[in-house]
This record gives sequence, C-alpha cells and structure tokens, in this order.
Amino acid sequence: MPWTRLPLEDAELAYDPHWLDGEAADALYAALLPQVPWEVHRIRLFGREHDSPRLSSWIGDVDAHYRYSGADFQPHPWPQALQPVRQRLAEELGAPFNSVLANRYRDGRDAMGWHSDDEPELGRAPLIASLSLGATRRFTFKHRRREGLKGELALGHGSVLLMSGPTQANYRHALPRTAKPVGERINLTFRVIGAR
Ligand SMILES: O=C(O)CCC(=O)C(=O)O
Ligand SMILES: [Fe+2]
Repeated sequence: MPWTRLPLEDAELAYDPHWLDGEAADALYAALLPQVPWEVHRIRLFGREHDSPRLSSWIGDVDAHYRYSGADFQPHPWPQALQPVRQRLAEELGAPFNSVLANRYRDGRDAMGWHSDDEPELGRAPLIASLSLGATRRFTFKHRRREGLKGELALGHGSVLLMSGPTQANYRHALPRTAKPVGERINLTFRVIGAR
C-alpha cells in the first residue's frame, strides 16, 4: 500500500491505513495481549508522580537504553510476534528500529497527554513508526509555537503513521480521552535509539 503524505505545515507525516490487512492485524493484536509484559508506568506531571492512564511496555535491544520522564528504562526483550513486524518496517523504511514503546488503552478513559518524542537519544529528526491495533482512536497534533496550526487523524486497526523530519521539534501530539464507548487499543511506536 502506498503512503499518503498528510499536509501539515512544519511537519512530515505519512499514513497507511492498511499497512497490515485485517487478518494480520487481528492475529498480531491477539498475540500481543499475552506476549507483552504490560505495566503501569509512573509519569511526572507538574512535579508530581502519577500512574499513567494506560498500560505500557518498553521493548528493545539490550543496548537500547531509554531515559523517559527522568528514569532509565532497561527494555524488555522483543516478543516473538513483533519480530516480523520490526523486520518489515526496517526494510521498507530503511531504518534500524531497535526499540518500541507499546501502549495499551483499555477504554476511552485511557489516553496520552500532549508531548513530543524529542528525547536526545532519538536524534535531531526522529523517525517514529506508529502501528495501531484494535479500536480506532483520535490522534491530535498542535504546533509548539504557531497558534492555530493543528491537525488530527483517526488511527485505525492495522494502520501505520510515520512521523519524521521536523515533526517532533515543531509539534506536540496527544491521544485524547473520549466519553464515547470504545474498545481496547494497542499502539506500538517503533524508534531508533542512538540516532543522530
Ligand atoms: O497511542 C498513540 O497513538 C500515541 C502514542 C505516542 O504518542 C507515543 O507512544 O509516544
Ligand atoms: Fe508520542
């Protein structure tokens, strides 16, 4: 499937709604529920520690250390079901993905607040491949400096969103809560730790 470039000034975004077909997406989703060591991560917000409103897991090569919200994470090893996905993404995108942050949103109350994935370990122009499985959720963008520049996208089952170039430097993104009844969702953001 071809990538569709999303026109958002100062960003570099591409989307494939069916990177995995329905059957492959169903199988991956079913395999990841038991294979990923899901945890509640602690996040720091306005100087206070809280449980983050979702389940998460850092997965990666042994040398792909990651500092996140002031803590050093030793990644969990790659679950078997993720190996072919990692391989295909690396080949298609020519990027040596060595880490993935998995997030599991149990229902509409689980969410992720405004942030940029701009940690120094990800380099100057991070390439992030974001694979979504399960319930469709709204993903939103907001420019850091230029008021009014924003965008949103519904991330569906089997889709991949690529964020690259100046996207993290210029934009924050979020996965808002919703009061609508929604099912469970898994998102995987593949990253290159140690990029320049
Ligand atoms: O769940 C999503 O689609 C967003 C996840 C995200 O922004 C992240 O893992 O940094
Ligand atoms: Fe993010």
